[in-house]
Amino acid sequence: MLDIAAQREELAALDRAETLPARQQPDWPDDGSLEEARATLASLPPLVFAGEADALREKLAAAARGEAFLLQGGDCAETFEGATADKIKDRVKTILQMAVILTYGASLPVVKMGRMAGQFAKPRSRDAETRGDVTLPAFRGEIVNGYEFTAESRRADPRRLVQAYHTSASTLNLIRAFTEGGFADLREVHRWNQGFARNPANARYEEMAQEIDRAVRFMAACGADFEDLRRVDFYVGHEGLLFDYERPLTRIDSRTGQPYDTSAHFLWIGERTRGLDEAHIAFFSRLRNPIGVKIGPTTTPDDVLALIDRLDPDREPGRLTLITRMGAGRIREALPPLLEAVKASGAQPLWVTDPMHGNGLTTATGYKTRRFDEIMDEVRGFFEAHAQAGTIPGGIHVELTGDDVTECLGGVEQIDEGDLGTRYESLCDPRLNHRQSLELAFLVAEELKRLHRD
Ligand SMILES: O=C[C@H](O)[C@H](O)COP(=O)(O)O
Ligand SMILES: C=C(OP(=O)(O)O)C(=O)O
Ligand SMILES: [Mn+2]
Repeated sequence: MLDIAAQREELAALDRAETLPARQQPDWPDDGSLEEARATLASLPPLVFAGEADALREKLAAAARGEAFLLQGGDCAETFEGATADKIKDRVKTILQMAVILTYGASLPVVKMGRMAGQFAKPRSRDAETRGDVTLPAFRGEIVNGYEFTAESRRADPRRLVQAYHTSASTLNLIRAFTEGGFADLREVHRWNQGFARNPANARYEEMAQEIDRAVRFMAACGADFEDLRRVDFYVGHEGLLFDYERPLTRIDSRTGQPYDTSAHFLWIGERTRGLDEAHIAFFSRLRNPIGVKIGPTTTPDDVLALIDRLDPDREPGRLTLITRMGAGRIREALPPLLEAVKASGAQPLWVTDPMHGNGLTTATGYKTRRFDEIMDEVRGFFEAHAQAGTIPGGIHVELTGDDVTECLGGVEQIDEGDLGTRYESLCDPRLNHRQSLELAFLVAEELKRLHRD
């Protein structure tokens, strides 16, 4: 337990970290509204309990040892309007369905985590957006400004920080109700998957669905307690980007005297904000939550070793997750040297693949999209690189929704460029739709099956 003076010093260190150069922060108005929003956030209850973050750290440690597998999924950018019962339910349902498929493939527990209940802030490639002859500030996520292309909507409004908190609170409340109240019943989730696999278009996945069915019947015959399998642990995480949201929600844990960011169980630092001498690394390195960092294709072995030293100096199991997002065309060359260097250093972070962010493309008609086959190719490259290095492929991080959107190309529905306009709803990056997400899960399960057979 840290004593009171040490606790004060921890909080002061976080305040100092915030003052270091920080990328991707909004241009808030200078009228006192930011201070007001921060004070409001600081007075509101935490969204998660520090003990839950500790439990997650232990599960991530198991995944890093190859004894579990992490599934992280959800919107690129959550929206306030999208926090409806149906949309939250369908996203949770999609993640639960994927988790059952992956659990079977890996024969391991799957740690379930939504990019949900806080995934509102977006780093952007450009600070401004031009349409015709009008240039306005870029959309930075609904926690900062509005998507509508008007000067009024694009102005950063600190009151949105508080709205993001309340939207996260109601989202998390429903997630907890669903996952603890019986919605996650294994037999029910399995029935949803059977419905998917019975569709003739999905025949490729029928065999594995039948194998899972036999496994569930086998469990039943052995007297498995399905009542016990009606609830699951479900965690939430988001990119830790805005200090004006994360700092007021960082609290001293009454059990240990240590600081936890109570906006989520897990926070990750984005590819654009992981500068070693900058604010994000300094801030998040001081938190007790399990932390992630995105690693892009230009990352050198020295960069990764330095990130490990900063974010996990004590080499604590489960503390650090490295989320690689290399691009399908780069991963087979870019990842192995990093795996070798980290292995040689003796560190054992959790390695997770994000096969989305290195595979973006923009169509001639202006849609940001990704090809399903390239996404899957990056996943395969991730498994291959780990097999080659003798390290552990510990999880997958995807942008998805439970809705039937048309944002990513391909999959069994064979969404093509002409279809993108049918239902393109993302305010930032393209997400796998419900069917593409399940398809991905079946294909990743095949990789996991191969890995655990060999
Ligand atoms: O989600 C990730 C980033 O915010 C996103 O890929 C950036 O997109 P942009 O290049 O359109 O700014
Ligand atoms: C911004 C994101 O990713 P990255 O930092 O990898 O670009 C994201 O996960 O939405
Ligand atoms: Mn994204």
